[in-house]
Amino acid sequence: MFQVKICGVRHNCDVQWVSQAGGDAIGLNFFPKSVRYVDPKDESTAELCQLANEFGLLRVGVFVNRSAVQCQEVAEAVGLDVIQLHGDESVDVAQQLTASGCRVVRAIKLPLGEIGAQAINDLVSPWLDAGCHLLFDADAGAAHGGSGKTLHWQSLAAWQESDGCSDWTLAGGLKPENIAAAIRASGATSIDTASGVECPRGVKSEERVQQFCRSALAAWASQS
Ligand SMILES: O=C(O)c1ccccc1N[C@@H]1O[C@H](COP(=O)(O)O)[C@@H](O)[C@H]1O
Repeated sequence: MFQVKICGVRHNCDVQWVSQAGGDAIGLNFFPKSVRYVDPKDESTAELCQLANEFGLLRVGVFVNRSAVQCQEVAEAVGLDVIQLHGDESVDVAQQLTASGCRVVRAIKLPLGEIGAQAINDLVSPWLDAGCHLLFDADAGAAHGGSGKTLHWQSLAAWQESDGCSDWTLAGGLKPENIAAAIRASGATSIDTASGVECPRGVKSEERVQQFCRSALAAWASQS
């Protein structure tokens, strides 16, 4: 799907920084309660997508508790490649989207702390059956995402080992200071961050985006 996604971009310079740093995807947040919200009706949102497309970046729209039709309307209006379901959506919503040809990322919100492979399997299997790509995030309660909380990375490595599913994304509290350790401990080959590359909260930092991508790419290179 993607290797490095920087989520919650709001300005043209954010998109430029992701591209320059070696990221390959951006996330646009359509959850109105998020500090990273962008209005799908603003011309500037479609412009962000246009610019990302020119840079060859995958454009992912983050939605919370919207219907399949609402997600598709926004995707068409602003120009998205992928729909990320990050709320309490039913599997039906994902099925409707994948059946109509949309690429869907499903956020699986795991409790903090160690979690067994079977428990992860139970959570993910309906979404895999619906044709979704999995993204693991820490449960952020009513905020739904962007909490900066980290997962028990070794649990994901153990699940991957037992289940054999290798095409998934790690999220939750990833930042320049911990991304190399997170990659090593989890075995993730795809990562996503929002708050970890900001300073102050809600404002992307060029330096932190660069440090994050550099550390991640170096961690993968040292594994191969
Ligand atoms: O970023 C948000 O504000 C947000 C709000 C609601 C749903 C999802 C959101 N973002 C997603 O959450 C993950 C983890 O965020 P963080 O790195 O811990 O800050 C992020 O990668 C987005 O995909």
